[in-house]
Amino acid sequence: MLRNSVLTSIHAATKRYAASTVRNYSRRALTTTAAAFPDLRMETMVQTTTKHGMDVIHDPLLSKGTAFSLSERERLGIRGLVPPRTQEMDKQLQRIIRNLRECRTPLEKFVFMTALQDRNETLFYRLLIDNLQELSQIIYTPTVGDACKRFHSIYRRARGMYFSSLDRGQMAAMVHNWPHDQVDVIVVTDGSRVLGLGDLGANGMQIPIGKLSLYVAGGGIRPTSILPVVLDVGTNNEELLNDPLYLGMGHRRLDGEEYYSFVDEWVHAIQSRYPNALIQFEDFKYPHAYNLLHKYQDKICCFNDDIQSTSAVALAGVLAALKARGKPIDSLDEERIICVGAGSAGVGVCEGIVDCMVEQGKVKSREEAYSRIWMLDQHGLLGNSNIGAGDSGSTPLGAGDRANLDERQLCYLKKDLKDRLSLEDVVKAVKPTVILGLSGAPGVFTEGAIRAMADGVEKPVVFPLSNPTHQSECTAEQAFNWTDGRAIFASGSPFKDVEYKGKICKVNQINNAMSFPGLGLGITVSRASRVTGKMFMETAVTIANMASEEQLKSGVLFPGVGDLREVSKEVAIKVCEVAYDQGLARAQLRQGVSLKGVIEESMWDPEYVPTIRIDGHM
Ligand SMILES: NC(=O)c1ccc[n+]([C@@H]2O[C@H](COP(=O)([O-])OP(=O)(O)OC[C@H]3O[C@@H](n4cnc5c(N)ncnc54)[C@H](O)[C@@H]3O)[C@@H](O)[C@H]2O)c1
Ligand SMILES: O=C(O)C[C@H](O)C(=O)O
Ligand SMILES: [Mg+2]
Repeated sequence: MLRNSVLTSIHAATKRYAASTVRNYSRRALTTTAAAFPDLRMETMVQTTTKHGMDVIHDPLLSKGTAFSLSERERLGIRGLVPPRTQEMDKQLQRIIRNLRECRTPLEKFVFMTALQDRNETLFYRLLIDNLQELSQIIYTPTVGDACKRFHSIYRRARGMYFSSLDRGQMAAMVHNWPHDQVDVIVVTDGSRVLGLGDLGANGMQIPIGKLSLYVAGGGIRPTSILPVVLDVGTNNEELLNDPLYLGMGHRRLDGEEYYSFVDEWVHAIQSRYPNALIQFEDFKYPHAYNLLHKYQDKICCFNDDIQSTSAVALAGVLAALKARGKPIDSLDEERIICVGAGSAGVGVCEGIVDCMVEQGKVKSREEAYSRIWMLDQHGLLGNSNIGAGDSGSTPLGAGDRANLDERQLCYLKKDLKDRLSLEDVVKAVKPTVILGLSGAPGVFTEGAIRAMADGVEKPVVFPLSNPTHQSECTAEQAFNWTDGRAIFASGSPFKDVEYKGKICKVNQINNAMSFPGLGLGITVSRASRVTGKMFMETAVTIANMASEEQLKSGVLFPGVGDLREVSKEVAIKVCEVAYDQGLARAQLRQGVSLKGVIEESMWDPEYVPTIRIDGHM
């Protein structure tokens, strides 16, 4: 049976069908459609629907607002239901941009963009793609953080799916409520650690929505093929629990066996309907994030964005910084790296760096690679509790706290330095060349620490990667002021370039958004059955090699979010290559067809195409 709305090209769809790279269209329906409308040429893109009248206008995947042609209005039964003048997309964009400019705050812009997405997705994505640098900051980080905090106040219209503690035993049936048969990418969160904002419960829904909007805008995934999900297992956020307008479950979080069996029911339910979809775990608190990844990564096509994509982009940043310093990319083992934050992202990023050092072959063992990285958590350095316990300047070890460290963190423990040493003391002791912030703790890169670092290295690599902007470990201005303008700087959220003593100091953005849309595209095109570490390693190297010599010299490490479509294309090609090399790809490539060509052809581009009404019984 044909789905309610299908966006395809009569000609291209049959071609793609043969290559079995993409979608599952009904040949019979397409043939019938072509025969019924002889005025449409075989290569014309068409959009088909069984809907009629107001139902067409109110479906954001079908609606063109004022852009329906007269003949479409006739055949879709909407004549008289929209203003008489047909206005094409360029005029619509003019109107939208004018109205957007009138929004006073980023949150108002967010609400405006959401309303547009809810009315007309084609127009929403055209606007977003044409203004990615500016508008990604609204629908994604950092404004999305504010939108999450206020989700229950600004809520207008349903998007995505919620599975709550009320739904245990029902999830396998519920997954059939989603209106689309083809889903390529699912982003799921339990809202337990939203950016650096902590537990926001079901308010976290804006995160999967924002991430998936970038999958479409940056990775060319179709808007019909994405599914944002919240697993509402409760919240421990007292403010939300006490707020009568909060929309999630009003109990504290499930934990332990109850939590894992809840997630397991969801994974089985979603797999029963969408066995080929890529699942991205997002913003799960440590150690759930790691436990879920390890439980499912060898069984289904999934990954954890905060652990693995972050690792790819942070590694890309460090490798590009080596090049910017005139060093070879395979000299990573010569760096001394401090990582502030020992959670999902910190551990994930450091594991990626260790993997890379091992792969480059300059260290004899993983242990040697661990010795190049000093890790701090909220108590300070992961060090030796037997050195100077109880000395002034460091809090005596409470065995309880450190007893919580697990094997992923313990491998970074330094035997020769006192446990819980402050950042500044660690900097003075180890003279780092790179400092990474993945703590969610604003301002922890103190002036003393960064100045001490800058005393020991000509070009200190300073990457405060926590989001959103106000959770950043330091600002761009601070980093450049405290390093006499010498820092190689990247942050998780966008900052403006800084003028320091007449020189423009470049700000880079290291955000996992540079990785996941391309990964999703590569996985979708190759129909890979698993996501592997090699895919992230290759992503890192690909991104690290994108900047020109000239750009590196000026402090630019790689392209920005504005170039996300280009970056995603390159990442997708690499991911596909790895999928085929590792025998994980299930889509058969036709002989003589280039991966680049297949990927480019697969990327959805928002444009209006003629809409045809078809008989629902076809
Ligand atoms: N730029 C990116 O692409 C990106 C990707 C993922 C996560 N992040 C950011 O990283 C941060 C952490 O994410 P996570 O998933 O690892 O969270 P998490 O809760 O798993 O871990 C946070 C870690 O930070 C430590 N910490 C807290 N306060 C600290 C302090 N004052 N000093 C030192 N360490 C401190 C905690 O002990 C913990 O180890 C978030 O702010 C998130 O936005 C950024
Ligand atoms: O969402 C982002 O901007 C990046 C990352 O996934 C985060 O959790 O901070
Ligand atoms: Mg995240």
